[in-house]
Amino acid sequence: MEGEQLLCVAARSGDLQKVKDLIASGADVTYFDGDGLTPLMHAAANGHAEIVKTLIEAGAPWNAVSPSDLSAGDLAMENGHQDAFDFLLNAGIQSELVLGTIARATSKTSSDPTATYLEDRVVFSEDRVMDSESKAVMMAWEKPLMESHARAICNKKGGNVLNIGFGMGLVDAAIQRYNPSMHTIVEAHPQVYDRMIRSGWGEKDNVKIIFGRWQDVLSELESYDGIFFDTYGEYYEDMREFHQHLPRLLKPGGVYSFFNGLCGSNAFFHVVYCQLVALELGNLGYDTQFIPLPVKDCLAEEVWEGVKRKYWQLDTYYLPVCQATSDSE
Ligand SMILES: C[S@@+](CC[C@H](N)C(=O)[O-])C[C@H]1O[C@@H](n2cnc3c(N)ncnc32)[C@H](O)[C@@H]1O
Repeated sequence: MEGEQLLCVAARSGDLQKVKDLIASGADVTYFDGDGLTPLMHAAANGHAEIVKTLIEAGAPWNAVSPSDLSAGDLAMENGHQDAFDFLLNAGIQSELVLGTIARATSKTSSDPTATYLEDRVVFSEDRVMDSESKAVMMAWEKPLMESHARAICNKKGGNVLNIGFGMGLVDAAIQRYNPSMHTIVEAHPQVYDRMIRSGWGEKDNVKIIFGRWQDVLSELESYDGIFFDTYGEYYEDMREFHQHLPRLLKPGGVYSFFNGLCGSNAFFHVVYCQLVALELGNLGYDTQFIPLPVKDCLAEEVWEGVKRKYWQLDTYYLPVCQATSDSE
């Protein structure tokens, strides 16, 4: 047997000393065995937390996935191995924090990732808005989620509310039901904007529409009692950048929420990103609570017919509710 195969066997059986010896003699910790599993996945699936730690420290990738798209963290989670799970979660968060910092320091973040999408045609139908590559910009199955987001940011009373990204207008229709004193909507896609105007959104007394990318219209924004953020074609880094403006945009006592589609096709990566965003919002002075909402029933297989990428595959949606830490003191 090769060193790497022996490493998988030792990781599976929990032989820490053997794992250390094999690593010392040069066994490759990034190896995938015949079943498409890494030594780290074997250790995690069997709850050998010390071996998980040793392999991670030796450079095993925390985010490698098996042929059924499961990472070591998913396997630890599925099998109820809390220590291994905690270690992998921490490794994932640290790694993404470091990678983000390096990317920002070397300006490797995309400066205008929405450019292509915003210049492309979108197609509207009753239950979706699609981009030119048949990827869904917005889908009607999210309606109950959008209603919950509206409830969270309107906090029973309307107030002065900001929504970034109109899409199908689901969250905006729900916000309107709270009768906000003012409801500002920022939308950057010319066709989506055109559709908003044609469907009468520009004529509502309490609605102010700002056409443009949120990045370009920041100076037109005030401070709000409730803010919702849900764009398309942008990255985590863009939302992170938006968060840097929250201290100016969110009034004391205000509530911020965002569409939490972060890594929506893998349960463990989703947990990593929920924790990461909560940590980064925490550094800005915001507490984040995640409200679990079951979504399995909204997501029959037919929902995705004709959609290129299933952007959500988990059974539970975690709706973020963020408030200034000082509000709860
Ligand atoms: C997922 S949809 C929003 C769906 C909306 N929450 C709803 O309830 O229907 C995202 C929207 O954000 C818009 N968008 C994308 N990038 C933007 C940006 N930088 N600034 C403002 N709007 C943007 C898209 O054109 C699209 O209409």
